Amino acid sequence: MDPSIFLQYSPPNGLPQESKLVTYMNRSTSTPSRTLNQALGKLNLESSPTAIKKVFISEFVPLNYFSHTNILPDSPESSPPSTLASIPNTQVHQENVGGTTYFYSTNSDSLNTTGGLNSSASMGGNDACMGGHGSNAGSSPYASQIYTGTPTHMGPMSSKPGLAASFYMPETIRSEIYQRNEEVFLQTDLRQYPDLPENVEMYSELTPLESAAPHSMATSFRAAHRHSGDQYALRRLHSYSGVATKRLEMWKQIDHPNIVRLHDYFTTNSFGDHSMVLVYDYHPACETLMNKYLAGGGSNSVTDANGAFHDPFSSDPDAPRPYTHQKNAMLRAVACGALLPEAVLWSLLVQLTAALRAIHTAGLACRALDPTKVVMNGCRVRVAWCGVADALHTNTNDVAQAQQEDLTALGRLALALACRTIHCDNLSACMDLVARTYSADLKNLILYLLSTSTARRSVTDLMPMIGARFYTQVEALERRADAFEDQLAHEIDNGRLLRILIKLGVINERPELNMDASWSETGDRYMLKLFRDYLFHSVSPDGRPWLDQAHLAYCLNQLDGGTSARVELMSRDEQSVLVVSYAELKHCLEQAFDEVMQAAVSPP
Ligand SMILES: Nc1ncnc2c1ncn2[C@@H]1O[C@H](COP(=O)(O)OP(=O)(O)OP(=O)(O)O)[C@@H](O)[C@H]1O
Repeated sequence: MDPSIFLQYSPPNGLPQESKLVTYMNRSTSTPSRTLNQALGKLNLESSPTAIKKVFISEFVPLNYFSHTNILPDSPESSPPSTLASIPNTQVHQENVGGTTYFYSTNSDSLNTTGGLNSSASMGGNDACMGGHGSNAGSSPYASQIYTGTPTHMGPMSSKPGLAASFYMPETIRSEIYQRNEEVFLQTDLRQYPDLPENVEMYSELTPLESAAPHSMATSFRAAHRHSGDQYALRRLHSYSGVATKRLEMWKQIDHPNIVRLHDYFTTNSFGDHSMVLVYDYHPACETLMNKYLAGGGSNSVTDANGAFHDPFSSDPDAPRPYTHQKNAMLRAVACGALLPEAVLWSLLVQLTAALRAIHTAGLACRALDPTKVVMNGCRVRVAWCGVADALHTNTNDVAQAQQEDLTALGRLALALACRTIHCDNLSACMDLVARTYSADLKNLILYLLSTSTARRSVTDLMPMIGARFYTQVEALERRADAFEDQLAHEIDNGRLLRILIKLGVINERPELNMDASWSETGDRYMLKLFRDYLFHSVSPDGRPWLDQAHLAYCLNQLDGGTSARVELMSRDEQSVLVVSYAELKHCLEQAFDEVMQAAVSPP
């Protein structure tokens, strides 16, 4: 290109006064000090080889937008943060090609000042969205790139033989998360529960957790903390006459992935009596082991969609039942293939022994390890409502004995899961089934747990029986973590780009700001308006909307990274084309958004 076609910009003469670009250009008053050749050297029109020839935005075809050399800022890390505070000292050249005026900024400072430094990628959560004041943490060239696909070690993920498909397949992750979110975000109609108090100490929006009619001793609720809005699971012990022991304080210290954490406890008269309330982490979409594997709603169905075995007598566990029913329940489970794969049983047992180990090491005992008090979501098992027994029975001091009972309870639970029935009174028939269906290790583990010998048992003795299956569990969890990380890598950019779209939306076409009706049409905002047109309203030469979502994502990434890549913005009258870097656009965006935010918080 002939450098002589560049004219030095000296406002206001170089620009028609009626042009809206004047407002933008007026912010630069300094006389250009660089020579035209220097200025030209800074321009990198090769990044858009068609830039000069193309006149209409509608003809613009994005090129090289996956090329790293084009999209990375030169050296964002080395850009001094102080340059963010001042408007770049832009020097502008203009050029007329075929009646269309092109404007170029030539000051190198303006190209990279904001590049990546205040990238949304480095912004923290809400703060970033609301205030737009991101941290000045290290810039990230990544911000300007489009993420790559699934790493090769990930896909296609298939379940490994020996691991239950329903446990570790990544496809289940999305539905698991939807299910949890649905439970958390769907508002319950609280008018259904007129008898419940509106507030219980710091908690409100109480929703019963039990589906069946609650009994008179204890009830459970989901509730929201009135300050933080976080969800908690509350266990109310009715007509409480005990005194909280120091064991509850010890339970509060236990933080383990297989134990539902106790956060707090207090007594209250809000329910019309003197109740004790224990406050736990709320885990959405939980199901008890009882519901998931041992019981079901349908009286005649044998298995449900999850493969849960349905015991026709389960609606009333205390109802007398014939011996043949107990035996037949097991036989039916075997016949219809409802027995759990051994890998699933070991996974449950590894997690439950991990929980017991933590509890016993802390000098506590679970005292209520039964299938209605162990909950699952996803493939995670957690012991629920820990500490309730200690709150109820304050004078039981024999922890060692209670720990032995925990082990027996674990044995009963393992046997019930293996036979898929809670009716395991006929021990020899049950053990026979276990011996025929599962490995000797599983049988030995159950026998050890159920042994009535006087020798003291310990949860750590179970380790040799679990043996190498422990590694299978670790491997499965690592695969699951890989799948989560991969999902995260895909989704992480959505939030980043959404923040930019929010900012653009807040600024573009704003009817007025601070009594200025032309605010969104002038100054920095005019550039953003043209950018918005370029992004969303480009048309093909024959006037059809030109839509390319990859290009949209590319441009938004460039904007977020504040790169030195340039973009042609055409005025709506097609008389002027502004050639600007994403760094400048980003600066405009931050400035304008800050103005709106300041107006929002300043008193009327
Ligand atoms: N921390 C928790 N977060 C979310 N849900 C939970 C939590 N703990 C338990 N749940 C769920 O709450 C529901 C009710 O539990 P609860 O133990 O009260 O059941 P229950 O069978 O009515 O027992 P009980 O008769 O002893 O009250 C269960 O479906 C369980 O999955």
